[in-house]
Amino acid sequence: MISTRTSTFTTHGMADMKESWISLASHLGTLAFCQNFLHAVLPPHLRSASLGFLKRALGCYSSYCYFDIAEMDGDSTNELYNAVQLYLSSFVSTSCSRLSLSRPRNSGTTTFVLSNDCVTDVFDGVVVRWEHVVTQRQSQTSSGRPLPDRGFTLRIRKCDKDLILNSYLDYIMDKANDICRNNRERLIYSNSGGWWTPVPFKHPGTFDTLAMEPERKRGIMEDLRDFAAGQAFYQRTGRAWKRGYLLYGPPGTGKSSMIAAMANFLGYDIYDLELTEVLSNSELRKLLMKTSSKSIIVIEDIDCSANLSNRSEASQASVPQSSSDPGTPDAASSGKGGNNKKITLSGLLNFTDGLWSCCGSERIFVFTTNHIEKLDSALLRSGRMDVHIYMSYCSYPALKILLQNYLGSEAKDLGQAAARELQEAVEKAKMTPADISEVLIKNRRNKEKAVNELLEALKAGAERNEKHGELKEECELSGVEIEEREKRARESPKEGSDCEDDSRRKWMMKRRRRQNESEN
Ligand SMILES: Nc1ncnc2c1ncn2[C@@H]1O[C@H](COP(=O)(O)OP(=O)(O)OP(=O)(O)O)[C@@H](O)[C@H]1O
Ligand SMILES: [Mg+2]
Repeated sequence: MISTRTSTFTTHGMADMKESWISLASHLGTLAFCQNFLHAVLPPHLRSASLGFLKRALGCYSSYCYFDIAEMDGDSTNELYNAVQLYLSSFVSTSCSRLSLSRPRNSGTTTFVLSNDCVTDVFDGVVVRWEHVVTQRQSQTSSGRPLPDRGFTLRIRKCDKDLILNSYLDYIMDKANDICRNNRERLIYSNSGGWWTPVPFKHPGTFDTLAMEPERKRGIMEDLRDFAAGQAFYQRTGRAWKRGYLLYGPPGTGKSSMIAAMANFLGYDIYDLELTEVLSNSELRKLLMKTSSKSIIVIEDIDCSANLSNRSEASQASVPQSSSDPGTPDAASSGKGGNNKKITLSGLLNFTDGLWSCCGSERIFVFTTNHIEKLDSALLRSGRMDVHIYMSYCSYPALKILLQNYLGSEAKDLGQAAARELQEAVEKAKMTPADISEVLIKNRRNKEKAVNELLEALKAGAERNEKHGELKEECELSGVEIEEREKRARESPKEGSDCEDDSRRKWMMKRRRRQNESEN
């Protein structure tokens, strides 16, 4: 609740300070005189109304206006008061000499709160002044202890009133919400029986600890930052304020770790959508409507989390020919066709980028998969998932981050020769960050041992890959041989009748080769 308060001050600009002070003193004198006079001659019930009138009359001469924001609005707390307190606490610690300290529940940080003091702020080039006022209340609590009345007073120039009331207070509310979200515990929701159940999300993963090439990480962080600050952009371009990421790559390359880093970076909650728990498109839509903005909606292993058939196949299978166009997402999820009885790719696409995706704002969709080649092309077409991120086997720049995470050492600390060896081996080994992390965690108390074992594991991996490559080549060669033999067999039926089928023959050849290798 805001109530305007007229000023008892008169200022005529910096040019004529003296005149201002004289005018101020004269107004103060007039006010004091009138106050005393009214006090003496008026009955108590008329006093406050008359004083208010007097203040308003004097305020006409002032270039400032004042807004009181009390802590309590009747019996309930005033949200604006809390928001201002949070907002000011984000920068008063450096500019004020007297502050109250507090630590909100579920928060790991101490909050600085302005206490009976003033602070200035600048918004859009306009200077405003905040004052925190604490007065002793007359009424007493049940314990007999009087509660203080607390409030903020905002002083602005009258000419800035529109800007401040229209934008500055909204800006403060938004900032306070951001601070609140960052201070409080993050939540991860899982779905079951059509409901979301939240639990605290305590994953400590950040972009700093994520093993990935630093330039790629920077690009992703920039993209996320632009998204979070992009309300005006999305509004102007008529796009729904949401963004889709597809993370793909082998198991253990950091897809889930990336999601945790994203959530911690943006301060968003996570909705971990288990598609196998969703019975129908309409249940999916209801779940979506229950998600809050500033959140990440995750579908892990999209290729195997539900039997999402191709859009047209699904529609043909379950929508009667006479119903509306079965290929359209609306038809698929509207409930007119039988499609509503089960979850379909169509329903999912409608969920991520159809009209229903816009029932909230500022949301990120993340799909992960180990097999991008198995995904329906409808999911991959441009504009659907805005960003495709390949999570690769561990590269040398990524390895340096893992060394820092687990051993606390820079690669250069290991010596030039060891660093070079590691670099060569890791590029050939095709090991995942998860595998490398295991080796490092196991030996984290002994750096030398950790590095030696890692080198061994990487070299073994590189060797395996080399052999695998050779074997593959040989098998391909033998495929050619086999084709030739088959051709000969077709030409001479006797030889052909002795032949095993193609796959068995390939398998036998591989086995023979392995036997030879082990004998050698
Ligand atoms: N890029 C990475 N950076 C840091 N740690 C990683 C990375 N990749 C994997 N790890 C480590 O390996 C473990 C498994 O990684 P994560 O679950 O993120 O892999 P994933 O790609 O999601 O695997 P899956 O495809 O099986 O779901 C993590 O707990 C983490 O410790
Ligand atoms: Mg994962």
